[in-house]
Amino acid sequence: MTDTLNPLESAQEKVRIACEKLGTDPAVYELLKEPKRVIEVTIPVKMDDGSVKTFKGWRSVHSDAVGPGKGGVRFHPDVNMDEVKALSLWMTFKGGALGLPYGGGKGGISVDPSELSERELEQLCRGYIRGIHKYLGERIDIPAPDVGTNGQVMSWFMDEYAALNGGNMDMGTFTGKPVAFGGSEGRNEATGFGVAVVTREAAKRFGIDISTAKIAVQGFGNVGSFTVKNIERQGGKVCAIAEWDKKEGNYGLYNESGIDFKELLAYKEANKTILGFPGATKISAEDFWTKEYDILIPAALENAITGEVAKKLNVKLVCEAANGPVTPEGDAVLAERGINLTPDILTNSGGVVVSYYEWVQNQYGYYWSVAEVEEKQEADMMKAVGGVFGVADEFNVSLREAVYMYAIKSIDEAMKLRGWY
Ligand SMILES: NC(=O)C1=CN([C@@H]2O[C@H](COP(=O)(O)OP(=O)(O)OC[C@H]3O[C@@H](n4cnc5c(N)ncnc54)[C@H](O)[C@@H]3O)[C@@H](O)[C@H]2O)C=CC1
Ligand SMILES: O=C(O)CCC(=O)C(=O)O
Repeated sequence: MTDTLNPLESAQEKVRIACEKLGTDPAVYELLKEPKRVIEVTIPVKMDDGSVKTFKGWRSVHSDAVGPGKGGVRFHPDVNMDEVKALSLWMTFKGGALGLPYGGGKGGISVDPSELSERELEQLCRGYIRGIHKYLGERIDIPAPDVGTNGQVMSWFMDEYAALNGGNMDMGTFTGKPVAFGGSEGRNEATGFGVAVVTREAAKRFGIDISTAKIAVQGFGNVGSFTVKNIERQGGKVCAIAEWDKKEGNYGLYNESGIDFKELLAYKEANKTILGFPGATKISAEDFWTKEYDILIPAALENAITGEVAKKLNVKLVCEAANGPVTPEGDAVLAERGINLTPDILTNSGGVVVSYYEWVQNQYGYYWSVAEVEEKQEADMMKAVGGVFGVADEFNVSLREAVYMYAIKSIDEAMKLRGWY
């Protein structure tokens, strides 16, 4: 069995199946199978050694049927146009599932940010915005962080955007900014917070007791680390974490009685890696995938769980915190083996939910406390979880199929109202 590793093909297939199950007008799939626009830019950067290097970047708006494009920007050496298109398609459906007033967008630059100096990285960020700024705006397309980007990157984006637009400080043009520069309390942790909410609800649905469950997380970046923190906050424990290191490759950490989040974070901050953490035993990547857990949470990149990996998993539930971590073949094997799954566009929607709150707060100029943000986020996500579980029960479909079916209704309605078909 060969895995479908092109994320665009895999994303399109999910939309096609949802349209088929719902019996939508053929125009709906036709309008949603490809992004509305994709911009490609070549960004020149004067490097610290005096040479000039160019980098390829993209920004895709998949749909603006419901509202402006919305979604993160990824800095990673493997970023390519098809990946950016797929990620923007997933954003359309994530926004739809959560009832947000947005379409889907995503951007990326093919670069390893760890190989650039801070000055080079800033120049790259400013060059990217110079290339795409005419297509950005609070009501046009709103970037945010994703893999390899953070609040500092959003701050450079915002500063360059303002400089190019006569000092325009429409702060809602970018979300995921630091709190000191128009960000929202709770945004940095929001995706992991939401993953923990969905994991808890799925555990209830599938009869797993979260307080005694053995949980494993792949990736200890923004999403993975705050997932571990929030699972601990709700009384659960993570006993295995997988990471990747340039020299070491893939590896895992394991501690049967639970890996302490605070200690691990402090170790990472001091050492810039979790490799060598004394509170757990180092295990191989193979051992990470084959050990017995109740819940497995992939929170790194696409295509982590292929058909082959899915065959050797020893778990009851997979909660997709990353975008597209399970290939269609992986999905089929999980289903055959009776392993339940919560889909990415529901599980990791907490980031864009709190990005929405940031955008709202920016326009009001009135800011909420972290407790208010978490309360609203939990309520909004619980509504989506209830809606998706309801569709799954009503149509007797998987949660993956259910989330696309649930999301597509409002997008379809908006496209029809706008006279697109
Ligand atoms: N940052 C956000 O708000 C959101 C992110 N996501 C998705 O979550 C995933 C992770 O994103 P972030 O945490 O923001 O990125 P990040 O760059 O902060 O962290 C990614 C982590 O995964 C690790 N990693 C990479 N390859 C790995 C492998 N093969 N095995 C184990 N670890 C590996 C990296 O070393 C890094 O620590 C991505 O799929 C992203 O699109 C989804 C929703 C929102
Ligand atoms: O916060 C956002 O706007 C989007 C985050 C993101 O890129 C994602 O959910 O995949």
